[in-house]
Amino acid sequence: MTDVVRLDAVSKVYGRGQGAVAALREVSVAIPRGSFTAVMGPSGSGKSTFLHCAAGLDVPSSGSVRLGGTELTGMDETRLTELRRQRVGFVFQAFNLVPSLTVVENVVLPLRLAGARVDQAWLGEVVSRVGLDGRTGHLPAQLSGGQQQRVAIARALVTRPEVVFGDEPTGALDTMTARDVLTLLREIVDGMGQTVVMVTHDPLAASYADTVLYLADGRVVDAMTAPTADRVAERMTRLGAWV
Ligand SMILES: Nc1ncnc2c1ncn2[C@@H]1O[C@H](COP(=O)(O)OP(=O)(O)OP(=O)(O)O)[C@@H](O)[C@H]1O
Repeated sequence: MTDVVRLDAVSKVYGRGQGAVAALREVSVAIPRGSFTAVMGPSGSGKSTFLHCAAGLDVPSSGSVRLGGTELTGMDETRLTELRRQRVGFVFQAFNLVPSLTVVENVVLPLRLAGARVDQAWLGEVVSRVGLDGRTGHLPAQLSGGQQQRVAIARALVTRPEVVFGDEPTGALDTMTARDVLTLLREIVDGMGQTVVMVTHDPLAASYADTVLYLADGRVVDAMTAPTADRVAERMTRLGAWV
């Protein structure tokens, strides 16, 4: 399997001098194409910083980030924005849908922003895959939280990105709805060959991934394959995440 995302010796320091905080310290990670990765760790361990650096939303202080073979280091903000629009999908805890736009208008928004043509067949497949057939004319406020997150996932998929990043994508959902959304994320990996990288605090959410990366104090301290919720929770306890 080829790597879609590669971080080599990535460090990120916020601030300067006495107040400087090392959020990432020499992190090296390779994410294989078509895999589902969960990123866990105690609060403040660097999970969001990792996601932001990997997705080109933030610039590392040192080290290299590659997305599908493209080196992000040294790119200016215009090129990074273009790269994010075309090659990266995002799913956030708060869904981030535009309230005045219908489901289908929200889904195609990244294409409109990029001035790209809408491939109607692909749009139909994406909407159907996420289970929103029959809802395309609704406004976000007319949908449940789980349905709104499905719209966000469809929006993330519509550009055929190389990787979809999730920042606590099930954090705002009840347990049953979260399971449905996690099953959907699993399906887009297994059925569409998509690559998904998700930050989560929830061991059950992490158990849907192929690999769980553990961050502590800005470093990757462990990786677990074939995770179960119990093993993930046990590992997190040993990291001191819940004490
Ligand atoms: N913009 C910033 N300016 C200064 N320090 C920051 C900034 N962003 C993050 N940090 C610091 O970097 C460290 C890592 O933060 P980060 O948000 O990546 O952790 P996290 O694991 O995602 O935490 P949480 O689980 O609480 O969301 C923390 O000590 C945080 O206070």
